[in-house]
Amino acid sequence: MDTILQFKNLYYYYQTNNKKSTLLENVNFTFETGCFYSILGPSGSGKTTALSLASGLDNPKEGHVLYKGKDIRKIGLDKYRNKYVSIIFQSYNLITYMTALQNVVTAMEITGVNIKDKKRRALELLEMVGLSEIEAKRKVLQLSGGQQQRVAIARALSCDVDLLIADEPTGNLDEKTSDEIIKLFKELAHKENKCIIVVTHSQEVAKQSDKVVYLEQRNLVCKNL
Ligand SMILES: Nc1ncnc2c1ncn2[C@@H]1O[C@H](COP(=O)(O)OP(=O)(O)OP(=O)(O)O)[C@@H](O)[C@H]1O
Repeated sequence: MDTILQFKNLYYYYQTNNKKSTLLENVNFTFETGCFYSILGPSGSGKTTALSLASGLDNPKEGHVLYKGKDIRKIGLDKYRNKYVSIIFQSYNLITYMTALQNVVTAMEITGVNIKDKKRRALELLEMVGLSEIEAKRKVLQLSGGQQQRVAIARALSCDVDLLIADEPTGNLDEKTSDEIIKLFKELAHKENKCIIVVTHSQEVAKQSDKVVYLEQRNLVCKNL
């Protein structure tokens, strides 16, 4: 296992009506490849905020986020998001008037993936997450919630990055579909050596992960369930 992402002396706070609220306080945490992490913690404790910092969507107030030892601000947040990290949102953020296939191909075009036959690769990825070619050619809105989440995962994988970050990826899914998605995350970590970081409220998801991380007292702490 190699270190892929590090939080170094990380602080995040915000100010409302002259009152300072601190969500993350001097957090030091290392994420490794080949490992599937779940992050748990009370509502409002700052889990999504921590993911936003890890994925370069926001900046820490103090401290650093390092990707393979390099501060992501030095890499450039746009470049980091484009080339090194994939984010899966609970609300999928798919382009609904396009087919599943078009969504994945479009993502590959935007991120400049160096593959000639993008359509073929997209179909392979969609098949890998359990969508047939017929389903892949359906408009996103004609797919179920679970199928849309699979499209979002295939799209995240199409960029072929080592770091996958997901915010409540199974929040809208039934138990069976959720299990299948989690199984897929485990395979990606263990067989393809990716680092998967998932924020969840689900104990079931946490049980399946390699490392359970709690956000408590403004810090990240590894714990057994
Ligand atoms: N820049 C900011 N300005 C104002 N409020 C903020 C800011 N950043 C975070 N917050 C607030 O801090 C709290 C923590 O947010 P966050 O979404 O990270 O928590 P969470 O642990 O993911 O919660 P949940 O489990 O409910 O999704 C929220 O109430 C949010 O509105």
